[in-house]
Amino acid sequence: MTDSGMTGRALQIIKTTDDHKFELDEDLLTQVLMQDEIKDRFVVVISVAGAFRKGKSFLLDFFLRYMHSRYIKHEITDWLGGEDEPLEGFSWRGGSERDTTGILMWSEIFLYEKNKDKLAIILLDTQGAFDSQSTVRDCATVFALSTMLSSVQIYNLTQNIQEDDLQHLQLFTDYGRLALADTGKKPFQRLQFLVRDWSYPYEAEFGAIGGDAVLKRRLEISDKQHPELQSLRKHISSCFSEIACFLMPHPGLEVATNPNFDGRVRSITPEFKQSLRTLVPMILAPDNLILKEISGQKVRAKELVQYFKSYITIYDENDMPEPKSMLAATAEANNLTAVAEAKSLYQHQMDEVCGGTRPYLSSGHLEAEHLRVKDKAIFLFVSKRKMGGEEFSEKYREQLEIDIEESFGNFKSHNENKNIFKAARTPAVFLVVAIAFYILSGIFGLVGLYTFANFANLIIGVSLVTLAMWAYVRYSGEMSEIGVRIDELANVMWESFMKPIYQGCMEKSIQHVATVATEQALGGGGGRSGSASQAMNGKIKKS
Ligand SMILES: Nc1nc2c(ncn2[C@@H]2O[C@H](COP(=O)(O)OP(=O)(O)OP(=O)(O)O)[C@@H](O)[C@H]2O)c(=O)[nH]1
Ligand SMILES: [Mg+2]
Repeated sequence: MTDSGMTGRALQIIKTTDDHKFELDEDLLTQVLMQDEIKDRFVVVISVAGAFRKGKSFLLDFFLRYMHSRYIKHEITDWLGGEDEPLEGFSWRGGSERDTTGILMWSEIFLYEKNKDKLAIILLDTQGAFDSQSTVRDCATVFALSTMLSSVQIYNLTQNIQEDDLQHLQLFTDYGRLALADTGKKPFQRLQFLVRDWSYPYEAEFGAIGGDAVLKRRLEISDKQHPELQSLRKHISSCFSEIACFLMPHPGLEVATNPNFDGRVRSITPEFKQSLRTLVPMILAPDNLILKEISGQKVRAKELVQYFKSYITIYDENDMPEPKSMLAATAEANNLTAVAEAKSLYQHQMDEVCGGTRPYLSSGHLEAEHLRVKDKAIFLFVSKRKMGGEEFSEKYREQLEIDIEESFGNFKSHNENKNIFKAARTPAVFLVVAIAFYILSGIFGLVGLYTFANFANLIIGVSLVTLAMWAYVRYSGEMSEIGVRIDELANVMWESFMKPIYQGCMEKSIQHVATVATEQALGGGGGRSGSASQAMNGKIKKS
């Protein structure tokens, strides 16, 4: 039995919590990577990622068999294992429900010395993407984390490399790239596409050569392609320093459909076994090991602990954008365009009503225009075709209303500024002061109170100088700070002296007009008290 010496186990170093967060088990990770004979070694990290239920963990268990034979027993003639030996290691199983969650690390770290570099080889198994319990963000995070932390990321696919596989790869790697500082270099190392159950060996043979032919066709960029397809391809190529592809045959119906299949090699088709014999050493043989590098620097095991910690905190922070499903992203884009169009309609039509070149409007009139144009804008938003449905666009509609009200606020204050009487308040206040004191000065002069008269003259002078200063500021646009102070002073004088006096006078005169009007209405006869009592009783008494 090849794996009788298998002593390791899968360690869940990254856990998912119920509220879709990721937690790093730092103690576990430190226990493994900080061991004396490991911590100073450079690491090689092999990870397998992709959609759920596609045989990732199953494949990794063959990786483990090879690792044991090659790096522990140093005997690789029969690494694939006995015919009837059950496949063990990372947990794998049949069925349609997801199995692996979070990110798992094999507890045994395999050691090797290559060109005087002491190496530690680490295997990672990851949670499958697109199961029904994970959000897009969960899938993107697992994929991004494992890509950032590995030197070889195996992207496990079935049957073919489809455009949506590439789109997801783009989304996930971009989510990874976001978390990294931009060094101008390609952020990730080797990407190994692995196509399982490839059924067209007559088009492209199984293995690396056929794989690279298919990959080349899929990643080809031509001028005839739509820019969207071109940019996707450029993005993928710009993220990985090396990209390869391997086509695997189907492992046989026993593997795919028998619920009691325990992984024994006997039940696996010869082609699949043959492909394993090529694939596994292609990735794990000493000559093919790729050291993990971050920004061009080889990474030691003890540093990897630190990288795990800092990457997971980045994804925990709230300033990371939320990767969205295609529908949600499209619907959001649709709604945002509709909001922008509606806002610009409002802005444009209000500009016509009360823009910079238009005269002052009464506030009632302005309000009416605002309501009319706002209705139009909201109608435009509602009638635009948008993906995502009513409920989804409701919050954008609310935001639109808030934005419109805000820009109405601007229009209103702009309009107020155009009110000539408001603008004329400052000169009016100082003129009134000057005139009032001119009269006072005359009166004081007449009665011989010359000290008071001179004082009044002084105030006239100050008022006129202030007025001239204000006019200069307004005209030249310079020393606006002084202009603001003068306006403030005028406002204070208006609010605390003139307005109360003015309002007092207005009230008096209104009262006067009112009493005169009542008296006239009652015919004026019989004296004031008499007519009042008559009015109160509601009938006319005979006197
Ligand atoms: N068709 C097919 N089935 C396979 C292949 N390899 C493994 N399987 C079967 O696929 C099923 C799932 O295997 P796992 O290794 O648990 O799959 P997984 O991708 O790790 O699944 P999750 O952990 O849920 O993401 C098992 O029944 C395997 O026997 C393959 O190459 N082709
Ligand atoms: Mg699994």
